[in-house]
Amino acid sequence: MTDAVRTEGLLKRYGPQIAVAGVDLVVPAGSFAGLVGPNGAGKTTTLSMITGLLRPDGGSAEVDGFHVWRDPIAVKARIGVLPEGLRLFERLSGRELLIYNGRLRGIPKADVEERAGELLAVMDLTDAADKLVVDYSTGMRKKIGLAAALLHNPSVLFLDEPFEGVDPVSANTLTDVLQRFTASGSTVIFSSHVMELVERLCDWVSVMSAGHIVAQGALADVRGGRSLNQAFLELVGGSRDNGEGGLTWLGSRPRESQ
Ligand SMILES: Nc1ncnc2c1ncn2[C@@H]1O[C@H](COP(=O)(O)OP(=O)(O)OP(=O)(O)O)[C@@H](O)[C@H]1O
Repeated sequence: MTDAVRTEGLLKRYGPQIAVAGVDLVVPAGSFAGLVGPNGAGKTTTLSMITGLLRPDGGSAEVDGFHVWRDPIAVKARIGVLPEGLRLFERLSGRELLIYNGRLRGIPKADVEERAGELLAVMDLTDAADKLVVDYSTGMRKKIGLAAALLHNPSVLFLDEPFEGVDPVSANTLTDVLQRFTASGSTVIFSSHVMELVERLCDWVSVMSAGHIVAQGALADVRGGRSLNQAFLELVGGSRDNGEGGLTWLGSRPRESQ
């Protein structure tokens, strides 16, 4: 079976800094995959290059066997994206936003309306469907963003920190929808810092550190008998100097004068 995502030597520089240093990311089709790594590891930059939002300085990326930069239309037809800091059309209502997105994707109006209604119901947004997006909360924005990314039934869904700022009830809703999506053979790739969540949801994990993939494979192989959190800390060097020698001033108070 074709991999859902395959990159070879993917590279991005920002001036003298190498943000992504030749990444070979592989995600088998049908996976619920987690992309994890410390702040600044290069996760967002990698996802942006794979989804055609940022041009790489080197290497290649394929989605469902289609080259992202040579065949962008085939790739864009197959992917759904919930990017970091998603910008939405704020002056549309949630329902209008979904219908507009669906029409842009070329889905017939009656089908878009039906799908939009179902997605709003599943995301628990029916009561807010006619409210302007500008008035949505952080969690509601994530949910309407995910609904927009699912509307055209993509085969691969990319989510950058989908659970950040989302309350546990909404996180549960998002999780249910994503599990239904992968159960039907589609692929989800999401970046996260929350190891417990990745461990609970994912069957495939790629670990990035300082622009490199430092481990990748089935969850059980990457964990290697440890918790994912422990494996992560060992892989990215979390036990290195934690600055215990500094910060002597922190928490110290001058003695009260006698
Ligand atoms: N537009 C930019 N200009 C300059 N440097 C950038 C730019 N975008 C990202 N970087 C740098 O590239 C590196 C990788 O950033 P990236 O956002 O991909 O990391 P990340 O793994 O997604 O981090 P986080 O978990 O904090 O979101 C960082 O050092 C960051 O400072």
